[in-house]
Amino acid sequence: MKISDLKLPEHVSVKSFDSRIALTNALTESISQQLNAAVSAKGTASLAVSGGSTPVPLFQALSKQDLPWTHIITTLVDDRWVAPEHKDSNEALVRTHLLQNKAAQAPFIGLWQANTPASAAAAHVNTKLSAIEGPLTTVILGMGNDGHTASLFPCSTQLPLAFNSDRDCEAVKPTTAPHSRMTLTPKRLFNSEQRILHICGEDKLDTLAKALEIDDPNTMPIGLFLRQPITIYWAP
Ligand SMILES: O=C(O)[C@H](O)[C@@H](O)[C@H](O)[C@H](O)COP(=O)(O)O
Repeated sequence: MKISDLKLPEHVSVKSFDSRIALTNALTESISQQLNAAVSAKGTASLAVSGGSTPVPLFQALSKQDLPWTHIITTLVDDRWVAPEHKDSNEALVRTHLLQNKAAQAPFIGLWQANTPASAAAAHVNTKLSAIEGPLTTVILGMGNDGHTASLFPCSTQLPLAFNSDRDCEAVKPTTAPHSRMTLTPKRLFNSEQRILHICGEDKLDTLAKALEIDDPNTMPIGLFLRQPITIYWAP
């Protein structure tokens, strides 16, 4: 499958690259411009990032950008319910690769809280997230090959709750992936200026093709995000 074979709606833009390095450079440039413009216009910007393996080179490149980081609130689109010392923690990933170098000064809102199950912590994490007023400047989504994005997993019984939630985040428990999670809700993710789907590898094209064909977000949650404007950044 080639990316040009995907039958994408007009509101979905595609930026396809020959290499992951070229993708990282272009995406770093685009996000930097967006964040700079938001800080110039409003005095503040926000960046919500995914975990997983794909964004690590992007985080490293972004961290070296000369941006007004003290005015750029960073957060996660989801985290696994483990302490930041745990190898599976997305907060740890962000602290290790993004909140370094010039970005070390960026304020960060984590989604994890100690000594509480995720379900009991959701209200408190919602309150923390309310520090980000108005639309998120930039949201970077990833995608798993079961069609999940953020921690909106098709297998989780909390998916309808998260889909219909008026809150910024909800606790979910996937059955096909480890750990309870805290995920931003579609309501919060759609309240954003720039949404990016950052994916690499041929297998992710097959997943996208399936999501477009099925067109049922309950089966392939990424499908929900293909119904609104989004830019796909892809490299082999
Ligand atoms: O916490 C997470 O796991 C993510 O935020 C998740 O939604 C991720 O983006 C996809 O699973 C893709 O992961 P890869 O980049 O590792 O393929």
